[in-house]
Amino acid sequence: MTTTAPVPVRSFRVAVPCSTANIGPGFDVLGISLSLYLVLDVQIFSPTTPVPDFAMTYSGEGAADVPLTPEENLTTKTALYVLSTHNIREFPKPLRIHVHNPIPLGRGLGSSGAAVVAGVALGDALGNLKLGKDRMLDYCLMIECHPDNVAAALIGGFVASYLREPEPAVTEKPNIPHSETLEEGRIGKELGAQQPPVGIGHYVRLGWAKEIKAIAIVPQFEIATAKARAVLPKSYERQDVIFNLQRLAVLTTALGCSPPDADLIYQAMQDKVHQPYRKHLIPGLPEILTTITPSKYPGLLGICLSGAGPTILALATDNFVQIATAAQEVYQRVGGFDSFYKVLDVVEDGATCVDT
Ligand SMILES: Nc1ncnc2c1ncn2[C@@H]1O[C@H](COP(=O)(O)OP(=O)(O)OP(=O)(O)O)[C@@H](O)[C@H]1O
Ligand SMILES: N[C@@H](CCO)C(=O)O
Repeated sequence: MTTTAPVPVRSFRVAVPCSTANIGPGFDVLGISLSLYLVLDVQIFSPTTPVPDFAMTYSGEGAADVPLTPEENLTTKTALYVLSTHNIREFPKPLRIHVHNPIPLGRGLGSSGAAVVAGVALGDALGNLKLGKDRMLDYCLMIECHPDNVAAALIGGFVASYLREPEPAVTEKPNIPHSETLEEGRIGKELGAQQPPVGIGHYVRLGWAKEIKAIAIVPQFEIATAKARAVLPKSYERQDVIFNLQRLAVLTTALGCSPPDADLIYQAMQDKVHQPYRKHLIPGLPEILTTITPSKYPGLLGICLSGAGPTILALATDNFVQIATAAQEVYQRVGGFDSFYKVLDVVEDGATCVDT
């Protein structure tokens, strides 16, 4: 006897790229979307279809650990939050979601940012809200309070972003992110059903030279972003701030110039705001950052910690395998860590939601 699969009344796919943040000096400012996608396949059935009201399946990175109940899973609880701010208290029923996630968790490739962006896109699609990307960014920022990963994942490309300083009346409300970002976003009961203020996050897309690829060298250990933020100081020396600002300004244009200038970019990707404080969390980081240089590896443009780490991001036009292997060798020798690497493209398209 053959059984036919139930036919959904509506089906769509949400795809969100992974992202790398900071790019050296641009702590909490710069993000780049890369060619590795979190994908949600969503099916809504007619209420009379004999299938469970809610079913969620998951494959890929984190499959053993990621919760699959709507109120616990980062993506679905984000979607429920978005819907609740529009007086929609539950998902349409029956609903089936399959998640495929190739983005390693807790490694500095924006897995949580992608999950949050996917949740906002899911809520937007399920509620037919038509929020638009600028408003979706506000929702993302209520949950992941630093804008670099979510702005890149949502908008796509090489993105600079900032959080607007809110009016005092808004600052007094709990959970509204501003430039001194909250340590953690809040979803569910704490955020309640309050809509985000309009225009929390602002961004601009920067030029990107097409020949530059991103090599992500991913060691087999995780660092929670919250832990990597907790080691940062509350205030900085003026000379360190100036050091970063000078490089950040140059870097935003240098990465868009073709052919790229390796000397300029390598120096412009130096940082004194976050990497020095994170090095004791990541054995091998100082050696990787100082010994893998454009003079030894022609084609290398710059090298830094990807996001909060421990992934290393190398930007390069050539010699991808040699650069990746050199970083892997240091991770193995100094920290005893296995690692893998991916050569990724910078992708122009951010999050998408298409009917299937
Ligand atoms: N697809 C997903 N579905 C559900 N939860 C996820 C998903 N991806 C990430 N998470 C949650 O986010 C956590 C990782 O977030 P964290 O901010 O620590 O690292 P990251 O986003 O990978 O790194 P970074 O912010 O430095 O780029 C995971 O432990 C998990 O709880
Ligand atoms: N800018 C953030 C990115 C985390 O992905 C940090 O470095 O903490």
